[in-house]
Amino acid sequence: MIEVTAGIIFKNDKILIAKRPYDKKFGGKWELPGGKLEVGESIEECMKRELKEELNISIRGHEYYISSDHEYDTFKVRIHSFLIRDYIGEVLLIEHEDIHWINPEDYQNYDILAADLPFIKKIIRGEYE
Ligand SMILES: Nc1nc2c([nH]c(=O)n2[C@H]2C[C@H](O)[C@@H](COP(=O)(O)OP(=O)(O)OP(=O)(O)O)O2)c(=O)[nH]1
Repeated sequence: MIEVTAGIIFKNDKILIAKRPYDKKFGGKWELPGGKLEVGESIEECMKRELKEELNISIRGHEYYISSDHEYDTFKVRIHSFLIRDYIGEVLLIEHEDIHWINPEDYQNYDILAADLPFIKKIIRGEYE
């Protein structure tokens, strides 16, 4: 099981999704920005580190949301998600191919990683503060 953190970053009613680098696993698919937990790191530290590394933003207002497990063909992931409403800095494309701010209801227009669908569906159901 690999442990991963992901940020659900809100701008008004839209959320940010990012297109994975073509040369990495699941290249070209869309995800919530984040990445793998490192040894000795809390999930909160991991989320903040990854979002700084990938998007150059410093997270200020965030809360833990839910964790969800998913089994891909060759490995399992546990993704810990955070709701993010406030950050410092402009979002930059550092590692991803592209980013989009989407209305969560429009998720089916994107090839989103299967493990992320529970988060997006829960947001659509309005199950968040
Ligand atoms: N970052 C991120 N990874 C996700 C999400 N959903 C999901 O299944 N994953 C999977 C894809 C990857 O196998 C793993 C995260 O690894 P990563 O690609 O961010 O980290 P990494 O740079 O170390 O990647 P690599 O070693 O696998 O190439 O979790 C998500 O929303 N965000």
